[in-house]
Amino acid sequence: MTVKTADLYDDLGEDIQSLSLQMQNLGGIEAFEGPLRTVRCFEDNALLKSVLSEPGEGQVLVVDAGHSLKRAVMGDMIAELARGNGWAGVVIFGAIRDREEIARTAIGVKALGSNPRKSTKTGEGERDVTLTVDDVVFAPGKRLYSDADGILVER
Ligand SMILES: O=C([O-])CC(=O)C(=O)O
Repeated sequence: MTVKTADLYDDLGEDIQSLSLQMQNLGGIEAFEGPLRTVRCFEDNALLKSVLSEPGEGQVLVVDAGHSLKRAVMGDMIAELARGNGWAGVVIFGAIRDREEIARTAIGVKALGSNPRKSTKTGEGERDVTLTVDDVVFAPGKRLYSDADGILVER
């Protein structure tokens, strides 16, 4: 049972950050929460795949993919890998592919959209960095809450 984001906002008000960017809910689990981890990459998914290959322990991976919709940085195989490793969710400021399969995978996934074109695999990028997207600071270790209403992140 996860906390409803609107109720959490009512409790905490401006002491919690709310993402106004409208993400698409694409995973098989709509409401998810957990301590966040981060990756920054651009049209390349080797780094996020290696992070999601590690034990997730109920964490949520936040991926700053530069808002690019030109290449998908996650497909059904990586989503299934993440689910199997115990990640609660993946939030991607970028694109996924294999929407139908990911919608049937028991993990939280939010992204900006989809594109069948796959990403490159150079491994370029950074992990465990603090990301700022749409005025919301995603600092590794802070708790993220996501449901049908949106995304809240601890300050
Ligand atoms: O290999 C990729 O780039 C991602 C992908 O399609 C998958 O996870 O199934």
